[in-house]
Amino acid sequence: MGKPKHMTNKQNPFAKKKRNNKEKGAEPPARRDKPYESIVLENESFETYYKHQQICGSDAEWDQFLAHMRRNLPVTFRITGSKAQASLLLKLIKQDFFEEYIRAVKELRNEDADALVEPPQCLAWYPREMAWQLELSRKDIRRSEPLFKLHNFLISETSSGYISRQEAVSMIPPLVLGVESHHKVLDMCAAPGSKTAQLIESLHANDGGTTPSGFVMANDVDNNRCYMLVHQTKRLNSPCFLVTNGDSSTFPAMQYTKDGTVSPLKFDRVLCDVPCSGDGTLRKNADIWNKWNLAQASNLHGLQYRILKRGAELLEVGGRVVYSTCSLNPIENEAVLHHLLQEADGALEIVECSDKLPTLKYSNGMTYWEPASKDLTFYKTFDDVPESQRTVIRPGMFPPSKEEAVDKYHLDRCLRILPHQQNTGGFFVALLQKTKPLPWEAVVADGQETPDSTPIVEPPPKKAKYMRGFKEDPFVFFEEKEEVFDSLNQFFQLREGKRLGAGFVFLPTPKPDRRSLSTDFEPRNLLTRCKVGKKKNVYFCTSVVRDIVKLNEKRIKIINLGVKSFVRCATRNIECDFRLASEGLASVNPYIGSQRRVMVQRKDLIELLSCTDPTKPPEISSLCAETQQNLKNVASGSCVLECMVDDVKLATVGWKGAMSLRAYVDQYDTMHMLRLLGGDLSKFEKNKFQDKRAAEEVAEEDELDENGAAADAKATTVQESNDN
Ligand SMILES: C[S@@+](CC[C@H](N)C(=O)[O-])C[C@H]1O[C@@H](n2cnc3c(N)ncnc32)[C@H](O)[C@@H]1O
Repeated sequence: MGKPKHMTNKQNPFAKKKRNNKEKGAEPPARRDKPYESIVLENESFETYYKHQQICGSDAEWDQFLAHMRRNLPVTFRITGSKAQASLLLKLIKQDFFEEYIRAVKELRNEDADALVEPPQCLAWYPREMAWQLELSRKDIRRSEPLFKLHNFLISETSSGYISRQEAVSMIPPLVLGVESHHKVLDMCAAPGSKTAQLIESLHANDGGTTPSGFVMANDVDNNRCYMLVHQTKRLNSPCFLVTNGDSSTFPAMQYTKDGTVSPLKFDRVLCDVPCSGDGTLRKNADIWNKWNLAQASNLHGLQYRILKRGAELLEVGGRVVYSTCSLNPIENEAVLHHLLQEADGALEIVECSDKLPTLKYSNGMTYWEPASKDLTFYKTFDDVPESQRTVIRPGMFPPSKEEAVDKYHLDRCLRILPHQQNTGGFFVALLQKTKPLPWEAVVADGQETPDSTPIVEPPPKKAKYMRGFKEDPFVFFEEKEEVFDSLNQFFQLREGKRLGAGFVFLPTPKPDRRSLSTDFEPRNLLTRCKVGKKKNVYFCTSVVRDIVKLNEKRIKIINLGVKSFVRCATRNIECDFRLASEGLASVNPYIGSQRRVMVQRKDLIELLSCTDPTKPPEISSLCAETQQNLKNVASGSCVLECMVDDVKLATVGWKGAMSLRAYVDQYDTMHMLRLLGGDLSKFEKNKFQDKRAAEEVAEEDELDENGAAADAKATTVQESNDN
C-alpha cells in the first residue's frame, strides 16, 4: 500500500491552491464574474491588438466591426434530415412558421396589423434554402410571451432532430469539407457536435435509399463532452457513426478491412475544428469581453498545430482536411497553417473553397501579422523576442515573407468571416488537400510500400491519463448463428423484406427496381451492450463500423455506436420477444417484410398520434375501412405504420393489439408528424408564461388560505380563552 495522499511529497498544485483559498475563506470563483446584463462590452487590449493586426481594411470598417461585436447575435437554424422530408418541412415552415413569426413579432413590438415586418432571411450560401436567420436573439425568443409558439416550434423540432439551431458561421466547415456517402470521415474535436451532425447528414444526403458505405468517426478529448456529442447526434439515428474519446494530437493509427485485407485506416475527409480562444463568439459569449487576453492564443497555438498535423497524417493522399476556429487571431489561424505547411514541404496545399459558398461575404486570409506578448509588445521577427518571452512566442508563429505567403503558401485562400459582413459571429476556415505523403511519412514508408499505401506514422507517445474516464459497457456483436436473430428474422422477415425503402424515417416512394439493389440483412451488424444475461436492447450498425470496432477496440476508447433498433418486450401470445424501436426504424425498415407493414390513412395516423392516453388506444373498428382492410393480414405485435403525405412516405413504429392500434412515437416526434400531416397540435402547445402565472395564482391563493386559516385559528383560540 502506498503512503496516504497527504503524506506524499508530490501535491497537486491546483488542489493545494483550492485548499489554501478555502482556508482563507475565499469564495469559489463564480461561473461568470458579473451578471450578463452588466458586462461591459469593451476590452482595450482586444481593440489595440486587432487594430494593430489590421483585421479590417479601413477605420470605417473597424467601427462597423466593433459595433456588430456588441450586438446580440440573431438566431439561425438549419433544416436537417433526408431530402424528401426536409423539403416537406421547408414548405410548412415557409407557410405556417413565417406567418406566425410575423404575427408574433408585430405583437412583441406593439405594431399594428398593417406594419411591415421583415420575414426570416434565407442564408443564401447554404444549399437548397435549408438555413434561415431570424432578426431575434435567443434571449428575445426565450423571454417574450408573444413568441411562445415559435419557441415551442424550435424546441420540438430541434428535439426530434428535424431542425438544428446552429450559429450561421458554424455551418460553414462541413459545407467546405464536401463529404460524400462513400467517405471515411474523422471529426477530431467534435463535441458538442453541431458540425458532426452536418457531416452525418452529408454522408446520408445522396443515399437514394441505400445505406452509405462510408462512416463518420467523431472524437473529443473530454469524456463528458463526448456524451453531449452522443446526445446531439442521437437524433440522426445513423448506423454509420461512432464516437471515440481521446487526445486528437496523439490519435492512434488504426486499421480496417479493405478488399478483404487488413490495411491502415486513412480518412478521406478530416475536420479539425480545434479548441481556440473563441473571440469570434463574443456576440454570444459576452463574458469573453472580461477575460480576453493574448496568453490564451499563444498557449493554444501548439495544441492546434499538433492536432492539425495529426489530422494530416491520418489523411489519405488526395483527401481533404478543413481547419477552422471561432477565433479572429492569426496566431491561432494562419500561423498554425503556415507552421505545418512549411514542414509538409508541398505535401499539403491550401485550396480555394469560396466557390462552395456562393454569396458568402468574407475577408481573405492574412498574409502578414506580428506575434505579441501579453503586454502587447509586437515582434516582427523571432530574433526580436527577448529570452524571457521565447517560451511563449515561438518561431512557428511568425509569418513567411509577403511573397511566399501568397505564391507559395496561398494563405490568402483562407476565409475570415467578420461579424459585420453579414451579421454573424466571427470565424476562420481553410481547406487543405494532401497531394502526396508528408515528408516524414515517406521516410517510414521507404523501401516498404508504395506511396499510395503509406503506413500511418505512429502518434507521439500518449500521456498516462489518456484512457481515463468512465468505463463503457462492452460492444457485443451477434454471431452468424444467434438465437435472438432467428426470432427477429422470423417475425420481422428481415431476410425477406430486403431493401424495400430508403434510409431515413421519411421515405421517398420506393421504386420497384430498387429491389434489385437489395443486400441481405447481416445479423453480425446487430449488437448489444451486455456480455451476459438476456439481451435487452439490440443495436444496428453498418459493416464498416463493426469492422473498425473489432479491429481497433484496444487502441481507442469507443464511447458509442449503433442505433437502437429492437427492444425486449415479451408479450403473451406474440412469438417474438422484441418490438421495433423508433430510433432504428430508418435503418432496419428497408429489410422488414410486407407482413409487418400497414398502410394507414392520413386521418387515422392523426388519430393514433393524437391519442395521449396510453390506456385507451384507438379501436381498430373506429379507423377508416381501407386501414382496417390493410390490418387484416397483419398478426398482433410490433409493426411499421406507413402513410403518404404528398409524395413522401412517412413511417413510424406501431403496435397492433387484438382490438386496437397504437403509434409508438415520443412527444416531439408526434408533434413533428402531426405538423406534416396537418393535424391539430393545440393539446401539445405549452405556454410557459401562462403556466407560471397560473402557478403563482395558486401559490397566492394557498398563502391567503393559510393566512386565513391561521387568522381563524388565532380568533378561535382568543375566543376560546375569552370563553374560559
Ligand atoms: C471548438 S470546440 C468543437 C466544436 C464542435 N466541432 C462543434 O461544432 O460542436 C473544441 C473541442 O475540442 C475539444 N478538444 C480540446 N483539446 C482536444 C484534443 N487534444 N483532442 C481532441 N479534442 C480536443 C474540446 O473538448 C472541445 O469540445
